[in-house]
Amino acid sequence: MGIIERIKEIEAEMARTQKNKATEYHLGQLKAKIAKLRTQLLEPPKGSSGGGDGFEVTKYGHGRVALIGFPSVGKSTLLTMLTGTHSEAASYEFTTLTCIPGVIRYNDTKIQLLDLPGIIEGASEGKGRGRQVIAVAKSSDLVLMVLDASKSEGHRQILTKELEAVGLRLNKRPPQIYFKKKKTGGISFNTTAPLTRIDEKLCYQILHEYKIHNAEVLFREDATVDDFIDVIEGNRKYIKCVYVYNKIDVVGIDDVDRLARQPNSIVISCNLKVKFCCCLKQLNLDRLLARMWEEMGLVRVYTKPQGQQPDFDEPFVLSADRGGCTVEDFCNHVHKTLVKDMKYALVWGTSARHYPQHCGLSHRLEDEDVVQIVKKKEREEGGRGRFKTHSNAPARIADREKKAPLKQ
Ligand SMILES: Nc1nc2c(ncn2[C@@H]2O[C@H](COP(=O)(O)OP(=O)(O)OP(=O)(O)O)[C@@H](O)[C@H]2O)c(=O)[nH]1
Ligand SMILES: [K+]
Ligand SMILES: [Mg+2]
Repeated sequence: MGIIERIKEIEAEMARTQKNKATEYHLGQLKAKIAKLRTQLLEPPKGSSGGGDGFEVTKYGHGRVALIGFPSVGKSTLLTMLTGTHSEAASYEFTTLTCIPGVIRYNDTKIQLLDLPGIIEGASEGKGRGRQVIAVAKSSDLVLMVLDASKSEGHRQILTKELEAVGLRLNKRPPQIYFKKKKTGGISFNTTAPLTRIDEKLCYQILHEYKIHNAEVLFREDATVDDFIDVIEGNRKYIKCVYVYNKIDVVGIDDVDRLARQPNSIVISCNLKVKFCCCLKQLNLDRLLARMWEEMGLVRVYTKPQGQQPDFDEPFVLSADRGGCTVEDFCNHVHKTLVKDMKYALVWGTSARHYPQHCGLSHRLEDEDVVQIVKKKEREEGGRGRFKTHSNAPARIADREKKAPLKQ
């Protein structure tokens, strides 16, 4: 029997089993069995190098966003509109057969947007090109799940399940469980929060299923069986996802209103144009861009050479998910020896309590901060007090100050 058939069999057994206190342990064990099989399914077939037939596209820019969805929901139309890169769009399903990259330039940053073939139910088990498509989603910083507003609302659930089946966790944070395998010493089990959804015995059973007999386990929150399995498997990827309901031009206003209120959702139309200032724009694409940028959590940092105005032309772009946002991360971005040479950093912007703030390597920078690195041999900038943003610095810095007043 193949792996997929075995998963199906266990799923059927779980569906047959009534959920109650007596079956809790058995169900937990079955969940662990499925998780193990799914991990096996993800391993490259023996004898292959592990890649080759995927949609490998070189990473570019400050972040990567993947368009995931059923066929013909408008992914390619959206890519063409947002990036200007043409991706064939047509009314028949599976128009797109490979990965098409485009670039969005937004707020002085470059974001790689990837158009992908449509996926269907069963994608995680290899239907269509589902596995390759999901692998690309896994490599991205944000997933835009494109949905057809006129189609079944169940699509959102089906696709989320497909992505979860291969270890993607959308809009979740990693469970607060410390887990470390040991060579000897048995299982040490501790909690710092009351557990209502899993107990010590069930944890032991799951560890037994994984043939783990020595480990340290510490629950820091009221986690579930699935959370515990995720932590043992250790290969989960936690990614943000925005659900994009396209084609709202073909549904009624009540439906639009309902969809727009779903969590993490935005409604758009690539066909319908609305008047925006003096020109016509596709409905809500500007909001989609703003939302996408916000979700990516990019942090633009402008450098200021000593005694000169900051360089507002090209920011260094940091991200909490990719490498971090501290002064140290910033230094590593600029030059590999800078951390060693730095005496302290002068910081202007929303992360600074006063202007300029003297900061060390661990200071967390925020979007649009201005930073001057003072090296060990250099003298400090003359004159303290506020950094003069009214002279020839861009108006948006002043604007930003108005919106986010300085922390006292
Ligand atoms: N009414 C309406 N039609 C749209 C909208 N956006 C795209 N379409 C149409 O939907 C059809 C499918 O668009 P595509 O961009 O090819 O969809 P896709 O998701 O890339 O499809 P596959 O590559 O086959 O998975 C085309 O006929 C588009 O013109 C929209 O906002 N409203
Ligand atoms: K299509
Ligand atoms: Mg397409």
